[in-house]
Amino acid sequence: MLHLPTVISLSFILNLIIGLYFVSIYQYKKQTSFLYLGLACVTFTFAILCASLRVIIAWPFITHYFASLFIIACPLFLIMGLKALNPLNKGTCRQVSSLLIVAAVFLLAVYNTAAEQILVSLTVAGLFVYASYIVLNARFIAKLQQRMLLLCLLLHALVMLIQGVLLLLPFVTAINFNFTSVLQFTLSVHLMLATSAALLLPFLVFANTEHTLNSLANRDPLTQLLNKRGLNAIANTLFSKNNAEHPISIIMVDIDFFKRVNDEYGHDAGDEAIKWIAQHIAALFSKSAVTARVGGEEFAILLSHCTLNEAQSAANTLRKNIKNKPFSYFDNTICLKISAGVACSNTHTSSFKSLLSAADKRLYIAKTTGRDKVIYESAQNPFISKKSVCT
Ligand SMILES: Nc1nc2c(ncn2[C@@H]2O[C@H](COP(=O)(O)OP(=O)(O)OP(=O)(O)O)[C@@H](O)[C@H]2O)c(=O)[nH]1
Repeated sequence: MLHLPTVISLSFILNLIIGLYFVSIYQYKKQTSFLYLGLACVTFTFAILCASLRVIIAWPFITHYFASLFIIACPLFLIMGLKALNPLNKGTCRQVSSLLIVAAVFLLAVYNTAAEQILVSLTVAGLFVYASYIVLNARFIAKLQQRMLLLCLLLHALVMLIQGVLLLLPFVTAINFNFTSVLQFTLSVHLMLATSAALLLPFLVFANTEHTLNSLANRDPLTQLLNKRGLNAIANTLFSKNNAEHPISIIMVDIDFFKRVNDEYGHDAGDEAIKWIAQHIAALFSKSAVTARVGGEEFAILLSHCTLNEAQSAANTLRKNIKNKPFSYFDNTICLKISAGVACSNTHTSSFKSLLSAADKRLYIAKTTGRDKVIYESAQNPFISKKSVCT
């Protein structure tokens, strides 16, 4: 049998530490999810404290009424904290405070009666089912911890439901059985599950925060394509895993005479034109291609398992798509054109850096020999052979 005082003490200490930890992070991050998750843990310690005082004082208003209120407040704050992790969720604060007020009134009505504990157990069971639903639908990046938290919450709901049913049984049936030891066991399990959930929360929250920061650092905010940093990270991993048998190609794209777009139609029109080109790139290349905006009006498309011929053909399709479909900006029709340089990995270009440099050189040739073309072969002479120019 579990030693209840030990379980109570451990639960109290761990929830208090985690709760204060979250609240202290809120102090400098000002992110409400941290405050609510902290409050969830701290209210649980208040519940433990109030309920434990039953052995030394006979003030049911504190040891029962407040203990019950804190037990209900804990999953409510947890729900608020989980919801606040998604910035699109709004309005939970008012809903939760209304629910707390309703709970406070109801608890007062059943204050110090057997119905109080039954009501608390069933309400908490329902709240944990709802919290599980939020965790299930949240896009946590730490999948293992997400599943563990889900398991904790569902088990918790089940334990509270069993506790509520056991407390209800003597009133609705003729069963005359002493459930004290079973109830003590459910209490221990309740405390351990609440503590396990509290221990999992920091892992989940920080894995998500780190993932968000990483994607912010690796994405271009205007086009949502990768930026140079993001491209380098993925490309270097791709090259380190790739064996020489599989060709990797890169297409470097630059918008022709883009300065004129800015000068004639304004910087906002320029921004929209960059987004429009990025949409063409995203639409033409499958999800397996790595697409990035690597400079002001320069893009890179990295294609694994793609030969030089396949890459130049794709680059040429992109060039024609952009050229043949003018870009509309309010009442203006702007004809955009691109130049591209294509390179493919081989025995001479086995690193991403050298591949990039080869494609860059070809892009330069495209720019200096008339623009609106795709160059995919290097030439000693900048006035390259016709064969390698696709117009
Ligand atoms: N609107 C907008 N303009 C940008 C952005 N980044 C770079 N530019 C502009 O892109 C233009 C690039 O000009 P250039 O490098 O001279 O090249 P270009 O006019 O496209 O000529 P070629 O590349 O030689 O065909 C500059 O005017 C930059 O101000 C951006 O994010 N938004």
